[in-house]
Amino acid sequence: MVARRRGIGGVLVNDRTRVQPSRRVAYDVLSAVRESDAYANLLLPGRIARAGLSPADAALATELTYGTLRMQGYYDRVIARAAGRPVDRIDPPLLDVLRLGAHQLLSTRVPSHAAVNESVALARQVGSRSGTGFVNGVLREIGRSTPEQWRERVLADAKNEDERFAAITSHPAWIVRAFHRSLEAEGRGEELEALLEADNAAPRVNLVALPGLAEPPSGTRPDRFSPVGFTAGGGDPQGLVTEAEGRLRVQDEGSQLAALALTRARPIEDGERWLDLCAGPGGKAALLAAEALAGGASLVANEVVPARAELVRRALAAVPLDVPVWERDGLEVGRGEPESFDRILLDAPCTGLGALRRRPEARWRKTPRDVAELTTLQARLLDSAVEALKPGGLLVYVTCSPHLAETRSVVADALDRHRGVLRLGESAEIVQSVANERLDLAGDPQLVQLWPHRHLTDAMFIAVLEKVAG
Ligand SMILES: C[S@@+](CC[C@H](N)C(=O)[O-])C[C@H]1O[C@@H](n2cnc3c(N)ncnc32)[C@H](O)[C@@H]1O
Repeated sequence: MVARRRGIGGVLVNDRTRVQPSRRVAYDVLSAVRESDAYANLLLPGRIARAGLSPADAALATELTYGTLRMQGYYDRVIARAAGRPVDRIDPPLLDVLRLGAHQLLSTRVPSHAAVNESVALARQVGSRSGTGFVNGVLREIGRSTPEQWRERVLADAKNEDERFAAITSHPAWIVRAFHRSLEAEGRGEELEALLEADNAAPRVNLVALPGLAEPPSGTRPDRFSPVGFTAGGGDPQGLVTEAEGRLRVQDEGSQLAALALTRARPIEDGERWLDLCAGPGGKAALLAAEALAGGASLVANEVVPARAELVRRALAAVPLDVPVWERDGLEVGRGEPESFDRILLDAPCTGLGALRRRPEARWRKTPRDVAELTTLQARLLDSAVEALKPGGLLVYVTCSPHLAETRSVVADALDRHRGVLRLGESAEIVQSVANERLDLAGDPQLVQLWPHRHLTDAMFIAVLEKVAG
């Protein structure tokens, strides 16, 4: 018998249509990501607050959303087999319900009957009546086999090693190939599986204490590598950030090392002029500003997108240094300000493939075409930065992507174009000298590639370049 309860306004509602609020929140985010290219990390906190979820339910909604988005490629393979049809022939809202259900059945301890019943109720809310039978049938079929049996079946469909990794760790095959090439370039191809698995683990929240302006609060844990970084331990990171009015900020340890590679590569001479060419939203600019203030240098931050330039201004408000924020096209800055800066950070727009841990949906959005477009922009921004750099000045080129086309190739081509003008510094030695502890870096010592599985950072690429003195 179907239970009935009093709903809004005392109307009797059928309990079979009730969906636990954390599942509904997760579904709503999945559907917004699919329909309107929303970002889960931006959308989820607001949805959780609006639904008034308890901390436990909020944690469940977060796990369901992120877990489903990360493993979507794998779940789609399972769903296609269980449904006997390709996923692109399944009504998209029902496919989201199935993905959420598959996640609960295959990767959580939610009892099977609860996963199926909740999914059927959700299908009733969001899909057609006939859809509920379909969802029920597919999820029951998935529940009939163990997660290990599904893994075996999915693996059996893969044609080669990279495809096996792509299927099991739920990455697009082109990204797996790109990561594999990048690791092989360091002689570490065997680390591929560890890297892909690291992408599927929730990243820790890392913070920075802007040097000279704040110290990590007591009870927090210093970072292993960044001298200015820490984790909150058991505390609430967001609370710390709010209380410190921006002098403590959330920032990946790799980003901190990249910024410090510029500011600490050599002693600062009084009156140096620095430029952050692509500064939005301003995380590295805030750290550069604190370092400039301490060392007697000045800083200009540039960001072409006005809304992001505004975020840079907000980030910089924590530092008592007057930092002009330009809204210029970085491609024009070289011509407009030739030989004007002693140090330049080019944290270039990139695919972000190095931060897939944080942006669970990003792996399904990026395409090889993005790489081609971005590398052209990266090369042109690098040329502009070289022009804006004083002879003898330092330029640090950074990407949050380990794709060789965005990293080594961009740098190698720039060295070719600026032969006799630009040279590569000892990037690894510089980053090691900045770090608290020796990093396990591999490959060319003039280039640095950080990795989530090896360093617990985003996969940041850092190249320190120098413009030959006149
Ligand atoms: C990787 S993000 C920089 C992140 C930043 N350094 C931080 O730590 O917060 C790259 C930025 O470059 C900006 N950008 C893209 N094209 C640009 C251009 N032609 N000139 C200046 N900025 C650009 C993007 O809007 C984006 O904010």
